Amino acid sequence: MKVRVHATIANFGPGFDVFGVGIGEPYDELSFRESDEWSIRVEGFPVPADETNVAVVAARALARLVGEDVPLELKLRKGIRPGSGLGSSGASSLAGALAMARVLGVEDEGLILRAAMEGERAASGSAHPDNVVPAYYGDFTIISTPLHVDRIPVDFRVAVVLPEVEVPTREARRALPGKVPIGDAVSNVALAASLVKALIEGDMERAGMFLDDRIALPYRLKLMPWYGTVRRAAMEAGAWGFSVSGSGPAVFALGEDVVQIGKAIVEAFEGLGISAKAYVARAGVGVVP
Ligand SMILES: Nc1ncnc2c1ncn2[C@@H]1O[C@H](COP(=O)(O)OP(=O)(O)O)[C@@H](O)[C@H]1O
Ligand SMILES: N[C@@H](CCOP(=O)(O)O)C(=O)O
Repeated sequence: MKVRVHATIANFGPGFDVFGVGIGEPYDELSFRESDEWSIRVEGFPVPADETNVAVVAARALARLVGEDVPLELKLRKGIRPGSGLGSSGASSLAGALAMARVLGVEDEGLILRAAMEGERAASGSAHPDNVVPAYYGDFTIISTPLHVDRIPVDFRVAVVLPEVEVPTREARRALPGKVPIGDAVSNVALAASLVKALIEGDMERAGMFLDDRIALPYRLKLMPWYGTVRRAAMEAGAWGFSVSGSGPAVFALGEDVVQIGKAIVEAFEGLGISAKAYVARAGVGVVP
């Protein structure tokens, strides 16, 4: 048996730890079957092939949550580069939780998502939900605590560019302050509210106007000194809006001609001596059909 879990754009501008959306590529695939003992093989991008792999962590977490202990033999095709900002650890975590759910016949979505978030905790030190939840539903998701999910179905194309540099989520979270100025918090509330309205109306050009963020991104820019240059290139190529995906370094842009915008972003990275790969991804893709 096999599950496929796609990448995600978490935060989506102003929604730190709250907004996310599933995108059609890249993706991880996890093959699984019951066994006498735990094992995992990894193909593709290198991640640990032992019990610290977040697919194993999340699968075990689900078994624990339902009071079972069934060892699995796992084979992970790792298509989402770790440390990418595209929900790499979230995708594998959800895949592990889903694998165990299929084996044990667990259908409770809340339990599956909670187990997947344990994988995120192991990877980044924080059980943030804004990768695993949109990876599951695909939709643009709005998550409040304790786990409550609002979903906005979306179907748009987005330019996603992944540069050949790494920003570990753990490090990007350490860069955040304990408190933010009230004016910045107010700006983010306004941006987030207007973004949600534009998405509900399906007005992506307008959504592009609300991708700024005042509470997380400014503190992370020291890890992404190329941000301003690359953003300028995207906007000059006609982007309606631009931001960092998750904790970076992947970036994304909305616009009419996302192929051209993706090329312009790649060229801007290359101009700085950083190679980069563009994806034209479909937003709104998840595990749930
Ligand atoms: N299956 C896995 N997929 C991705 N990362 C994993 C996996 N298993 C363990 N890890 C570890 O988690 C960390 C990557 O997490 P993170 O920086 O959050 O990446 P991303 O932001 O792309 O999700 C790395 O230390 C990596 O070795
Ligand atoms: N809200 C989190 C999202 C991290 O996403 P990732 O794709 O970088 O793992 C954060 O910004 O820390």
